[in-house]
Amino acid sequence: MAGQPVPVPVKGLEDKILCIKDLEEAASKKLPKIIREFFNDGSTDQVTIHENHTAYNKYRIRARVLVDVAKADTSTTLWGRRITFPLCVSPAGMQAAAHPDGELATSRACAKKGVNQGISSFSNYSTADVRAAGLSVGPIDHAMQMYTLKDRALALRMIREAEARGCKAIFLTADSPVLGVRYNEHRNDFRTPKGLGFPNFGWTSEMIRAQEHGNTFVALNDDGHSWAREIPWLRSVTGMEIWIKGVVTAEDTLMAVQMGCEGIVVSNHGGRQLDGVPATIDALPECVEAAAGRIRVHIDGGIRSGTEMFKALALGAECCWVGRPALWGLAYDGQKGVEIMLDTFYIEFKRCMQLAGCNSVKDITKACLGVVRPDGPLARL
Ligand SMILES: Cc1cc2nc3c(=O)[nH]c(=O)nc-3n(C[C@H](O)[C@H](O)[C@H](O)COP(=O)(O)O)c2cc1C
Ligand SMILES: O=C(O)C(=O)c1ccccc1
Repeated sequence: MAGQPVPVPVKGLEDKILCIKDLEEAASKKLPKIIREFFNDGSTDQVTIHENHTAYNKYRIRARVLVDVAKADTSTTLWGRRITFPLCVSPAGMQAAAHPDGELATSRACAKKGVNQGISSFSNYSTADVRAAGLSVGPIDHAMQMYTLKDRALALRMIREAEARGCKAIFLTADSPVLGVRYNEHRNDFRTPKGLGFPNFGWTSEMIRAQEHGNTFVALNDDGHSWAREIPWLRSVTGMEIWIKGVVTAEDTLMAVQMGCEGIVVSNHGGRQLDGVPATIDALPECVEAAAGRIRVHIDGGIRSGTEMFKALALGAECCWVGRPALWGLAYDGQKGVEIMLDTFYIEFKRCMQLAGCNSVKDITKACLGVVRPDGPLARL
């Protein structure tokens, strides 16, 4: 009836989870200290993890007004399929330490909300089980994350499994010849919790717990990796797309282009690898420029709101990924918690688009942003 107010469902009120910070706090309270610090901390002085988030603050949105945004469309295309909005869940290992359903719950939540997921090679459930969990809910695409393993036969088995289960891409994580220095892992003698294995490697909980976390990684990963060794080999064994995860420079973006990769994820591993590398939002512009539209450029690290997604897209990223927010969702309430996380980002992103006067993700361009200068007017990009 005309004039009748339409009840607007206010998401999260019942849970009091109104933003990702609320989710982080609620989840962190539920996690034992050792797991919480393993998930939440960065490496050494925490400079990069801090900047990953705070660097977004220097940008302001040059909102356009009186634009008809009644039909604003948040959707985009990834691997030939429409996704609800440009946010996917990064491959983070050991998700069953957050909730017993781990990566299965994440996959179901992503499928339900219409976004994609990266499967860590250090997931606690097999690639087959993670794929099946999501597909039981709805269409979902997966990237299989891999490190540069010493054991090539093992790497090949993981690739064959990813292909057989219908993964779309290999995300080769390139920022980790060795693990970053995370003091919490040493102070807490962090070990994978009892009962959790790494099925993609065929490693049981007992095998993993026999050593410190860092040593598990050293045992499997080859620090003798290189562009010349990894990419031609991957290309020779698989038809899946090859993406490089962990790029923060124009130089390495050009290497990815020259090597014929399909995409990069501008990432610093959520500030868990080399502390002191730039925030990903600060590294993004030079990577976008170097890619020059020849390969896809995605980003992760420190993205905690729909407005930050908007800023990353305006600076040229095609899609955003989040790591810890999914872990917090899981710790808070398993699949439902990850759904709350995705809903929160979705609502914020859509509202940001509408308030900025954008009707589609293609409308989100450099012209939408300005940068704050200490003294003086907003600078255009
Ligand atoms: C607990 C944890 C485990 C992770 N494990 C992996 C992994 O196995 N492989 C990988 O490529 N990246 C891993 N990452 C990095 C994520 O893929 C992603 O780059 C990062 O979390 C993004 O930053 P954000 O957490 O600030 O969103 C991990 C991150 C966290 C927090
Ligand atoms: O801790 C990490 O960042 C990471 O990449 C990892 C590696 C091995 C197992 C679990 C996570």
